[in-house]
Amino acid sequence: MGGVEVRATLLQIDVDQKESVAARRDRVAAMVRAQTGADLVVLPELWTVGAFAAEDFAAEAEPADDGPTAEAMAAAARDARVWLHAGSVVERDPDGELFNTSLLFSPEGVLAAAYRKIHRFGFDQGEAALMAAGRHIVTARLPQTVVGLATCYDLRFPEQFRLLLDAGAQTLVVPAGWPMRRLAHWRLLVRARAVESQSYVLACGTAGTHSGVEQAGHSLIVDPWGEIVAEAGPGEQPLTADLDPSRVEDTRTAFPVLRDRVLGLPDPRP
Ligand SMILES: O=C(O)CCC(=O)C(=O)O
Repeated sequence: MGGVEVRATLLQIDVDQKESVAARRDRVAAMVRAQTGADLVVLPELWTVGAFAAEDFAAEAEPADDGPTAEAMAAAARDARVWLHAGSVVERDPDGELFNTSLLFSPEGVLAAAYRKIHRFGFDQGEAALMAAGRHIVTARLPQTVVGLATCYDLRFPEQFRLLLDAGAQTLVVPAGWPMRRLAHWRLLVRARAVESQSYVLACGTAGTHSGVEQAGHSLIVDPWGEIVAEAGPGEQPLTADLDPSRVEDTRTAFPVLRDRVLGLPDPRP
């Protein structure tokens, strides 16, 4: 028998530098407000400034809890009465350090969780040069499911997802700004994280081209068996699916690979 469903809507936003950050923030807030009836709304990584617009990170950096994006998203979540994973912002902390920080708001507009991206992309350039690394695994309990937070490049590091699993995650929420050039990796890695974690994965990317990097779009909702429930095209669009949280435990019980994990593998040294 199915559990209480979660209506999830991913908003795949077109990030175009011809539109100002303030205008995009207003436009996205209106889109979130229109999502009444959803349980959980998800936005992409750095949809305000653009994940590859490193030259603008410092100018657009803001506090995670009461910056312009946090305030606009808290109000939009409250007005729509939805849980809102507001994607990520360039956070400037009180010491002046920058982080790529994802924000989760409750339907009351309260900041319920903040996750600082652990694996920074850029191989010593861009984000990897300008931002500090997060150090904490973050999960949050929603009424119907426990969400585990990760961001874009984190998808390439399965050890982080094992830690999320051990922290109780059942639905993995991954905002991204993934390039079109590596679309095949995106589709493969999102499904791999779902299969190995036996969890739902909600992976929300951006559309359009910014800073010369064409974005993949193709946001994905994948079930705990690794099947694609819904997939976006390359352009701006919402992507909605109804998740059945009981499928997570059902999958883990029916095909109990997680029970067979060997924790503390033998020491390989002779
Ligand atoms: O790993 C990749 O190919 C893309 C990662 C990325 O674009 C990011 O983390 O912002």
